[in-house]
Amino acid sequence: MTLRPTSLLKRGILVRLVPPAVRVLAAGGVAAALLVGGGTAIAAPAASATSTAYVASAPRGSYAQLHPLSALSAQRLATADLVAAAKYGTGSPIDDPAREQQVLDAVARQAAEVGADPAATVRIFRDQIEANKVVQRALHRKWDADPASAPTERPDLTKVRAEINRINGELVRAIAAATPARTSPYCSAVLTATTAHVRHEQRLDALHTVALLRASRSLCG
Ligand SMILES: O=C(O)C(=O)C[C@]1(C(=O)O)C=C[C@@H](O)C=C1
Repeated sequence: MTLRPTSLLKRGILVRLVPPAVRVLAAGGVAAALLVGGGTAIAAPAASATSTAYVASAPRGSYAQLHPLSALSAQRLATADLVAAAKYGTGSPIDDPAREQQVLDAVARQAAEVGADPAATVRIFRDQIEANKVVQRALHRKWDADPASAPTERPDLTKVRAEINRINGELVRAIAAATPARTSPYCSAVLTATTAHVRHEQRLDALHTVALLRASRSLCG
């Protein structure tokens, strides 16, 4: 069965969103669903509905605080395609623990500078990295299975990492600015809406939508 947003609305599953007064309806034990191409429904991050939950109004500004977190997570995931292409066929492993440690040390330092919680920031970035690897692994599998679909040019990994560093810095600042929304009990519901919106804005395919959900795991809390 193909689920469409309208049918989700009719079933009362999701989503009525009227910024700045965000209103989210979640019912029937399902907090939300995101649709990917082909109509597959994917459960949204940290869907926390008990059996029936009605969140009448999240604090003002929640959506505006959380949307950049979803948007920057998706931007960071777009770099995974480039990293995957940079490494493909070179023997360089997808997992690079030394680089991961550099990223985590840098964001912990930046978090302290801008007033974000360094431990929470590191948790968020561990998920960002795992999500990046989800995309890289899937692309390498695809290119192995269908060599004609493999990239013909190899991006410069140093340049791609410079772009990742830039996005990391922006994301740390966005995390600091989103502390009230991130720690609000409405966070999961609002994040579901921002994730769906970003999926639409950035026209994410199924792989990047799944990865965005993986990247979003620790954004609330
Ligand atoms: O920089 C790389 O080599 C990447 O693959 C990117 C990235 C990241 O998301 O920052 C992901 C996996 C690696 O283990 C290290 C870092």
